[in-house]
Parts: sequence; C-alpha cells; structure tokens
Amino acid sequence: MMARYLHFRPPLEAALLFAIIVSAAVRVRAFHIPQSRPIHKVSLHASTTDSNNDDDDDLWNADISPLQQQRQRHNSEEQYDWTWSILPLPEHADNTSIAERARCAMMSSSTNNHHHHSNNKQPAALQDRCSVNLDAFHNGRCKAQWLHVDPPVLTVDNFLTEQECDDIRRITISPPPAGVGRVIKLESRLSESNKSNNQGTAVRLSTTWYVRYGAPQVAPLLRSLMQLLPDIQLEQTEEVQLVRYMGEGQGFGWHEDALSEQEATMDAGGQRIATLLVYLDDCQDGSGRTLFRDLRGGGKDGKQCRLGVSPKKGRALLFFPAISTTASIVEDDNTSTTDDDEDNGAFGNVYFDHTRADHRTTHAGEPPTGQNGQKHIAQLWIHSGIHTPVVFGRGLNRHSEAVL
Ligand SMILES: O=C(O)CCC(=O)C(=O)O
Ligand SMILES: [Fe+2]
Repeated sequence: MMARYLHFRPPLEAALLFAIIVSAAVRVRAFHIPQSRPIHKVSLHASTTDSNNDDDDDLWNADISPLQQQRQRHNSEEQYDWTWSILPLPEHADNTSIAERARCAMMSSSTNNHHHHSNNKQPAALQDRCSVNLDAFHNGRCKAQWLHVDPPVLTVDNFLTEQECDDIRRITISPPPAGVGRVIKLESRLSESNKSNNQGTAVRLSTTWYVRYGAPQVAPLLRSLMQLLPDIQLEQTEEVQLVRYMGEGQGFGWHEDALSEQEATMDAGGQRIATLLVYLDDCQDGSGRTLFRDLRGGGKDGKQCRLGVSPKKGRALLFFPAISTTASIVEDDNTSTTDDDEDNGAFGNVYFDHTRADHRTTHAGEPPTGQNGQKHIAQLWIHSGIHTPVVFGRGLNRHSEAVL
C-alpha cells in the first residue's frame, strides 16, 4: 500500500531510505502538525478511527471511507444551493474603481456600519487584514470579484495567464521540466483532528509538490501576489505548494487554514493571515469547487451563506483564515455553527501576533468529476511574521532566490 502511494522505484535502497526520512521530516514540518495532534493514515479503502464527531452535516468527516463519503456528499449537496453570491455593487458607483465600489457596498452593509473609515480607500472588512490592491487586477485582462464582504472572499480571473498556469502545472509531470530544480512531492492521505474549530477529522486525499522560491515557473505567481497584496513581504510567504486531486476519490474535507498556536511556531512565522490559491485548470462540469459553508451575513436575512467557487484556469481565490484582534468583531450568535466551541463564536482563541482564527472561513476542496478528472491548484499562504522555509531543509530554499 505504501509503495503504491509513494511510487517507490527500484533499485536504490539508499534512496528509498532517504526518501522515507525526508518525507517523514517534511510531513512533520510542512503540515506544522504538533506531536499532540493525532494523525491517522487513511487509504481509499480504509476507515478513519476518529469518531468524536457528531456533525452529520459533514459527511467528509464521518467515520466511513473517503470514497463512500465522496458519493454521499455529492448526493447531499444537490440539496444545497451552492451559488455564487456576487456582491451587488452600487450602480451609481459604476465609474469608480472596484475597490471604491466595494467600499461603498460595505459601508451600506449592516454588518459593517460600526466601521467609520469613510475617508479610507481600503474597504472596511479588509481593514484589519492585509491590504489588497484590487485596482491592479481589475482591468482589460483581469476581473476582480468580491464574493463575500465579511469575511472577505475575493476572486481574480486571469490572475495568471494560460501559459503561466501550464508552466506551473508541468512541475507535476515526471520528470520535472528543466530549471525547476528540486521539488518535493508528498502523497497526502492524512486524516487529522482539526482542533482549531472542533471539527473532528479533516480528510485529505491529494498530492502536493513543494516548489522552491527560485523556480522560474512560480515567478509570475509570486510577482502577481506581491502586486495584489502590496504591504506584505515575500518573506511572509510559504513556498508555493501545488496540489493535484486525481479523480472523484480525491478532495479535501472541511478545514481551516489557520494554524493552532502550537503549529505556528516562531519559525513558521506566526499565523496564516491570507490564503491565495490559483486554479490551474478548468474542471469538468463546474466540479472541483472550493466550498465555504459558514460565511455569514452575505445572504438575505443574515442567513448562513454557502459559497462555491468554481475552478477556472488562471482564477485566483483570496480569503483570510485569521484576523487581527484589533478588528471590531461582529458576532452573530443566532447563526453560530460552532455551538460546541464556546470560546469566541466565529473566532478562535486569541493566539499570538494579535491574530485570531476566523472559523467562518472553514472550507473544503471538492473533488473533480468526470473520467480522468483532475484538479490542480497552486497555493500560497501568507504569514503574520517572517516564515522560515524548512521543507527543503533549513537554508536550502530561500526567499531571496525568487525571481521577481
Ligand atoms: O482544493 C481546494 O479547492 C481547496 C484546497 C485547500 O483548502 C487547502 O489546500 O488548504
Ligand atoms: Fe484550505
């Protein structure tokens, strides 16, 4: 079973041993999984052993095989209305920039009328996150869309060109293209308890490639990121991670990207304050969406808002797994989905670096459907502090090698 997943090939026993050691080391460091967090290996046919989960809304977390979960989830999802909820921007603001229009919309949104930053160009809901330069990505080529106000969820179409997507995607092909250098590949079949939101077990079946900052293939992505989030430094980012889901059996269950306090050691650079992912292909029939189920206040009646973002080649998705604690926090007790989590309603414990996990950003990666269905994404996580790259070994992968 191991051999099947890790694609071990003869003849080098030494290489095999090395791969095991590196892969074990990487797994511990890359996923920032503390010793105390139970990890269970699952395969397509094995069951997870965690059963401390009574949330039957969440089939990904049930104690059944992922494949079975997959089928059930698809059936149950037909009943939900996973629509794009595009924020209606005020008509009269047509001629102004998208950032200004979004700001207008947010000023009139009831959840945000406690913010009085009317002279500030930055939309209120973004005030305590990192600043986003939407204007740079709403022009002839790109199209920025504000899908949810608070917590902010945004997409930018054509964030990368088709060519740039193909170049990155090619890293996953064996042998990797020239110039990419060393790439670390990890088969992910982890089921880990997600303590930060009490959601029990998050099942993930996918393959991840860690890409060096210096690989020319990721240069356009890093460059675009720096343009989109002008106030962050490259040193705050983790290395680009490419994720591939193969077929209907692979996906990523409900989880948060925010790290727990133990996970975010100082070396890791504190909390993850932003997630940027770029879809590298179009999935069949709108499958392979990134789903959010706990956004609030986005729909009418302040009802819980479910949002499904469809993969589209070159489209970026941006959201904020943690928020600065200097932010004014609006609690909506009626729609709390974290009833058994008495700490702070929508938010997690105060962690460190003045950030708190924003449970409302809980999300899942839907599997691709169709014959030979594949979904590829490039992920970037931005930390509150300086992130020390460790995946390739300390000092073997440096931010300064990025071709910007
Ligand atoms: O596959 C997706 O759409 C989401 C992936 C994700 O959430 C993650 O890797 O943390
Ligand atoms: Fe995620």
